[in-house]
Amino acid sequence: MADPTLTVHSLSHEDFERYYNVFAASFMEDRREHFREQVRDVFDPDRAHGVFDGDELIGVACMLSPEITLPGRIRHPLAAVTTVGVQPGHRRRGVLKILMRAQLDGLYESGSEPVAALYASEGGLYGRYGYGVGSHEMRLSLPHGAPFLRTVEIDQRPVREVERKRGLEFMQELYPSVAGQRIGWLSRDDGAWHIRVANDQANRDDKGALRYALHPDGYALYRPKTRWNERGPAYELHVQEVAGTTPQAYAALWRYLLDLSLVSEVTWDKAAVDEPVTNLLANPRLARRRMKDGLWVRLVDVDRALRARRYSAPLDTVLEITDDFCPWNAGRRRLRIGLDGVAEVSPTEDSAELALDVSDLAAAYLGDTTLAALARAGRITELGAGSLLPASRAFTTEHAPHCPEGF
Ligand SMILES: CC(=O)SCCNC(=O)CCNC(=O)[C@H](O)C(C)(C)COP(=O)(O)OP(=O)(O)OC[C@H]1O[C@@H](n2cnc3c(N)ncnc32)[C@H](O)[C@@H]1OP(=O)(O)O
Repeated sequence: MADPTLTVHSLSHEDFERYYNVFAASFMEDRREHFREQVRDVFDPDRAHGVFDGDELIGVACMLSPEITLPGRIRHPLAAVTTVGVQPGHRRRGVLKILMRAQLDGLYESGSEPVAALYASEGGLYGRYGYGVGSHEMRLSLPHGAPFLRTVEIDQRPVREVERKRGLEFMQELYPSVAGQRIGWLSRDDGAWHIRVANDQANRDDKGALRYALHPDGYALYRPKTRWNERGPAYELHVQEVAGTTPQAYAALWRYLLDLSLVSEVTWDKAAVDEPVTNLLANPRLARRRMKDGLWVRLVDVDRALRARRYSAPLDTVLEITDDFCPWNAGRRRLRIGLDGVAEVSPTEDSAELALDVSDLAAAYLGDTTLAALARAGRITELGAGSLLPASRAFTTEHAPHCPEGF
């Protein structure tokens, strides 16, 4: 039962300070005053909800409005859920649930984005609202000088370090063509870029300022961390993003990072799980990898979401979908995919071939976890003999989904 003393409604520009203060209090965050301005830049009151106990604002959540690249290289609007927080002292009263209810009902009823995504502060929070792990990411560490295979082609045009203004301009120009080809990458407006290249001390622990290494067909964004030991320099390079429009430019940028003097280790905390550099190495064991969940995805409107992406193989099947939190999605759907990879989705009374939860569809939606893997875990039931593998194949994608930034 919802607490009757609590109300929820969307916010106004005047609420920003209160909104930010609740968010900051919920993360016990008091160092990052500059962050207030960054959040203000992207704050959209129409997309922000507040939960009130009387007049007191005690819980907040907001949604950003980027585009995401879906399988088939489709750019599509995304409800990017962010700054979710509940004032300490008001926890476990159902405030998060009220916020999730308001967001998902609102998106569905207004017919806006059929897909939502977020980064979860804790992994046990969002499954109950029908979110599934839509992408994974990898902490990838490579030692200085790690050699490439002899066959690797490197674009020999030089990589140059430039100052921030030029680096940012270059990235902003190149980024859309890269992001449009990478499943899970988001569009960035000025506010998003501002956050991406924020350089304040609190944001970077004890690492140095962001550095911009440009190649004519790509860029690397990274921070050095100076470190010395009894053998000499042992700097760490912390990569924030590497992008190339050709494999040869991408290889050139990684070669540059791996060969920088003073450096002992190059680490990217949010690399793709199939980051191509791992396939360039002469000794693949040199790549140290640690996986974690990345984007959590919610199919707000299953029918529209399933139609939005493209698929890898034709299919004609019937799904029995459960969705406890958004009952409008529950029921039986025929999913018909043509040779062009385009899906038709319609309600049906025909017998179901696969039974699955909306969070399972979310896990497969960007091509991260296969339906077959979920079935092996017992999360999907094959009701029609032989129906699992064709469906699983249709959902697979050209590469693993990846989102290089947090929000
Ligand atoms: C997208 C993002 O921004 S992620 C950031 C989320 N924010 C934070 O982590 C900031 C610090 N934490 C908080 O502000 C709060 O503890 C929140 C937002 C995580 C939870 O808010 P609450 O209002 O206490 O949650 P609420 O009472 O609605 O609980 C909802 C459910 O989640 C469960 N839950 C709450 N906190 C947690 C947790 N930390 N881990 C696992 N389950 C949790 C509750 O038991 C409840 O489960 P039920 O529905 O099965 O009974």
